[in-house]
Amino acid sequence: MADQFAASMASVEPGSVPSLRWEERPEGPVLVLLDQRRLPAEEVELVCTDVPALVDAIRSLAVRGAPLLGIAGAYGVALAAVRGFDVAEAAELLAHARPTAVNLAYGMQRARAAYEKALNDRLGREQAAAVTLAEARALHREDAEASARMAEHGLTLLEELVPGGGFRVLTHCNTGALVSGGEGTAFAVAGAAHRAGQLRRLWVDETRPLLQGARLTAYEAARAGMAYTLLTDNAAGSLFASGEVDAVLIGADRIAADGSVANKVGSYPLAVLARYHHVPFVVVAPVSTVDLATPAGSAIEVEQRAGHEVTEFTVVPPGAGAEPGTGVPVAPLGTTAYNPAFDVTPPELVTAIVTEHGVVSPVTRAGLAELCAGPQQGSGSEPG
Ligand SMILES: CSC[C@H]1O[C@H](OP(=O)(O)O)[C@H](O)[C@@H]1O
Repeated sequence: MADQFAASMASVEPGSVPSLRWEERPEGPVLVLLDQRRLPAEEVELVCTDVPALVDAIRSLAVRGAPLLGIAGAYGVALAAVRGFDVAEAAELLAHARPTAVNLAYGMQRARAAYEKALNDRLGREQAAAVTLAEARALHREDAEASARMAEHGLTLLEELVPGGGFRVLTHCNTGALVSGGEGTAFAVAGAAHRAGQLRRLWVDETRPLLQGARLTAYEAARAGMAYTLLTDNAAGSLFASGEVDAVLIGADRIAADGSVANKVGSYPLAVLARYHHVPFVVVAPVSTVDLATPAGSAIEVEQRAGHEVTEFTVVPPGAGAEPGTGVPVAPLGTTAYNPAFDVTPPELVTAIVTEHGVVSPVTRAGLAELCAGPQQGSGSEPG
């Protein structure tokens, strides 16, 4: 068992997911998370030895972003299996940590199914745990491969949509390596354009209230050497009106079967602005974010978060998403706040959805289902 477990540990280089890694320690395996609430001021690591600690990290957005939540969900089940915790209980805790990003439930369920199949195949619990960890690692690698494919397909699409290159791209929230096994989703497309000398400007929405854009996308764009400019969410309208945006690139947390896209709040207004100003609005997400079991956008559960994230500034340490009262009040005490974490963009406002299997445009129910079934012919994607 030990050598099999060690072998499963060796399959992915440590640190290949900068924001999350599995680590073997004398006291047993742990999940090491880069605390995204503390970025960009501090690179602080959180060590999770059990699933409740991981659930707390997910709920407080110490670890966040749809694809990474899927990876975390899978490793969380593996952590429970290897440490001998109740796997079914751990899976349920993870499934209910955050409701909107389908990837979390997908990753958790994939690992849980691997564990339960191993037990049904009469493997011992230790061997079943090793199989579960191997499944989490496989999901982790697949996400990295998907990220590379999305970057390729997304860059090709941009070249078609914006002839002449020199793209001025507006993005919202954070969709880079911090949320992925690879370079991310929408940000990975911007990175590919940058490396090809085609990214003239990356416009970065600050993304209130937790400022994923100002804190995390700016952090990643700076590290990549991109020409980027931060703007308040409210300034996006005048930027479109000035003709300074060639395309919008955003991620997704759940894509319903009709092509409706749930993404960070503020995405829907960008889609309306893009339509009004005849600018392509492109969603970049792995097929693991498409949820064909959710028929339409109206059926997507949108996470409602605590009002103090709006009424207090909490982005300085102890970090975004901190407990109520630990931030700097900006509204009178007792102020109630409307704080949906996401909004839903209808398919008719989406120019294209880019996945590792290829691109669907226009976005239709049939086109999306076909894309989920496997790589488009000539899309260059490996079998998913
Ligand atoms: C490409 S997944 C990143 C996705 O997740 C973000 O939400 P959160 O920061 O609350 O996890 C946002 O919707 C991004 O588009």
